[in-house]
Amino acid sequence: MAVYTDVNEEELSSFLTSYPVGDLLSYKGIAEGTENSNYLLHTTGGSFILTLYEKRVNADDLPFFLGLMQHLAQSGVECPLPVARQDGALVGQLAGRHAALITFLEGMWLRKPAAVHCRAVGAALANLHIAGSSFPMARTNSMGVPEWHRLWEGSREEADTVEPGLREELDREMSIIDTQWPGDLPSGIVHADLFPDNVFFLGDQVSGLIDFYFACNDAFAYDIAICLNAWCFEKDFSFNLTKGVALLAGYQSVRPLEEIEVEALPVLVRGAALRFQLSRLYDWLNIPDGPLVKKRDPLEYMRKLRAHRHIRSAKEYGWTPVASIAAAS
Ligand SMILES: Nc1ncnc2c1ncn2[C@@H]1O[C@H](COP(=O)(O)OP(=O)(O)O)[C@@H](O)[C@H]1O
Ligand SMILES: N[C@@H](CCOP(=O)(O)O)C(=O)O
Repeated sequence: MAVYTDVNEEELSSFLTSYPVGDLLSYKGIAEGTENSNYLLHTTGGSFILTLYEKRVNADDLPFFLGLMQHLAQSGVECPLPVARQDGALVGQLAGRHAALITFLEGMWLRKPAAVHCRAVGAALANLHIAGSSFPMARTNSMGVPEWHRLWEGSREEADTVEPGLREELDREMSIIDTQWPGDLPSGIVHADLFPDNVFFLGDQVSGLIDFYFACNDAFAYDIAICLNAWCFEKDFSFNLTKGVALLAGYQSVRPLEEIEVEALPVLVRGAALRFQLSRLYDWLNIPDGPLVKKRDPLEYMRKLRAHRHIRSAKEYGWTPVASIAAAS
């Protein structure tokens, strides 16, 4: 999705008078995205993205998200810069929503990323983790394990309408995660949603990362686990080891993994698949359809989750010690 909230030209033009961006020339809703309402704006001052924050974004978190983008951009991570209003504020009000303007990023996201892109995204993720270490604010992961339980409670009764047997299967997954989820891993700022649609490329180079609205403090290796799920599966739900090798080598070219992270990787990858399975299933069952609302496949991550059940070690995801990567190159 998404455009959940309509904005008319008059209220938008009036909203823009608080920003140093000139006059509105044109605007249109962006159907891509999931969480918020997004518009592409052209003004006499340039091109911008307008985001209206919807229900899953807590207004109290906006200083964290927008401050993080500013911090990362200033630390050399390519990402949009929030535009400050004339009074210095980064957040305004529009159509009954909190709203922000961010700079438009050139590039496009890849529908079919290859190993070379997986390597680039691995390195970009590690750079983000390192740049985030000097960000002074912190945020608990609102999509962490406790939230998985709430999403499951809100979907469980109807799960079998999506696929017979899903309820029992996900009950089992939830209890496995409850008993095996690791604590005390190296942690810091993570993106927590670095899917292909949140990474722009120009040629084979990453031109920017977007959509920091799940960013939080969590285990770095969990962020890698999200990327292994989102970047390294083929359409037939087979895990592409070449892409896994490339993503992990790209990451380790910037930040080598510690042994404790390597050991935890299989359960983290399985948990990451469960997290997206649960949020998609919840949305499928609970969010009304609309012309600019595109719900995501509620079973794609179930298929990935099933593939993870057969994997026992990080090596099966493509991890190799840094010394052997160096020797091979
Ligand atoms: N800074 C940006 N520059 C260019 N396009 C952007 C930018 N931010 C968002 N977009 C566009 O808007 C879409 C939705 O943005 P996203 O942040 O992923 O929304 P959501 O938070 O609702 O998932 C993206 O897929 C992209 O097409
Ligand atoms: N990436 C998540 C949903 C969040 O969508 P995004 O547009 O904010 O990346 C998923 O695929 O389920």
